[in-house]
Amino acid sequence: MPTFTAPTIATIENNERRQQLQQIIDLKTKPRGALGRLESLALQIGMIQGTTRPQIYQPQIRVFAADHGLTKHGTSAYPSAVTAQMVYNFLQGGAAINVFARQHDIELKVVDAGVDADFANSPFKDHPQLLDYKVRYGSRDAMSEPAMSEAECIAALSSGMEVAKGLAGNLLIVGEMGIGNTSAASLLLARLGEMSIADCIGRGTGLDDAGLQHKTTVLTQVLQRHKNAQTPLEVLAALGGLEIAMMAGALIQAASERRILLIDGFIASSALLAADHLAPGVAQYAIFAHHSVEPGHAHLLKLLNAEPLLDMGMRLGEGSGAALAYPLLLSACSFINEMASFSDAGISEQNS
Ligand SMILES: O=C(O)c1ccc[n+]([C@@H]2O[C@H](COP(=O)([O-])O)[C@@H](O)[C@H]2O)c1
Ligand SMILES: Cc1cc2nc[nH]c2cc1C
Repeated sequence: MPTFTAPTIATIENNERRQQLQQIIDLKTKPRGALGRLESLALQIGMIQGTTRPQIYQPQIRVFAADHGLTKHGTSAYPSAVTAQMVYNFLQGGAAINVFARQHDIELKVVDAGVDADFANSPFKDHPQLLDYKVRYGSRDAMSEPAMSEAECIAALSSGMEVAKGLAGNLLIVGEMGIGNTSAASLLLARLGEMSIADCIGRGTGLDDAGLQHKTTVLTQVLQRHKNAQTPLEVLAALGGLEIAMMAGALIQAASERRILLIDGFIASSALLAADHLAPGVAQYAIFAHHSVEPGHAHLLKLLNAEPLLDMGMRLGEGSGAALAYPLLLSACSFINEMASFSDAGISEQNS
């Protein structure tokens, strides 16, 4: 039986440091709490990094791409071929994530986790931004068998860990591209979160009402087909996807190295959920960038007790929402390191 042994994840909790950070924040020259969400953000970054002087440097984005066997049942508004086409777009610098990564100077690489296309025989085969970790040409059809065998799932998790191992910088964004992957994310949420599939499902790239109804029927059958998948590894293998498993591995590795995990939308959050089940404690390192329009995301955020930074009405994936939220993390570090305290500035503190 193949097994996956996750590394131990250190706790970020330390009462003394939490109090020190809170006091530094409270003594800055502003009414107490007046920087709102930026204050709890600075505190969390300080706790993750184990310091009262948090800093972010050399942020990295890895976009994991793969196809999904289940799409043959009509679960997406777009054809699977778009996954490979978008990989070419990433490599030519034309996708939303390329634009935002350039804007914020975030290094971007694309990981072939299992796209149904042969990049090795394409003009992009030696592209410096393309990392080849293809496990297979798309996941299996989860209607009739597990989306991945356990060995394939472990291979994807291990490759994800390798991608994130010893990365430059101290912040990781995992993005994804995979036609059909909202289905995998919904299935993972339904099983790991013990929720009704109807609450986990949405239109993804833009299904109409009939499409949404059909997707609900298909996913209900898939859950029934894999009712015996219960351990985190069994669930991820049966219901997940190659890019989601690889993202989970990358998140586990980055958390074990105490990096900030800046989490994008619904699919990235489902990878985090799987990662936290496989390696308890990973979620402590997560900062949730935005609230995706995909309806399951609200439930997933609640399950993870997460308060995302932005609500932009987005549902793109690629890591795009995380790239947009990134400068807020820089501002959180800047204020805690650079703002004057009341005593520095000779300003009177609050009376009581
Ligand atoms: O991240 C999100 O919140 C999100 C929500 C809806 C769709 N997506 C993107 O759309 C694709 C999946 O949608 P679908 O309809 O093909 O399952 C995939 O490439 C994702 O990056 C992403
Ligand atoms: C065009 C397109 C771009 C995407 N980027 C992430 N998911 C996507 C899905 C589609 C369809």
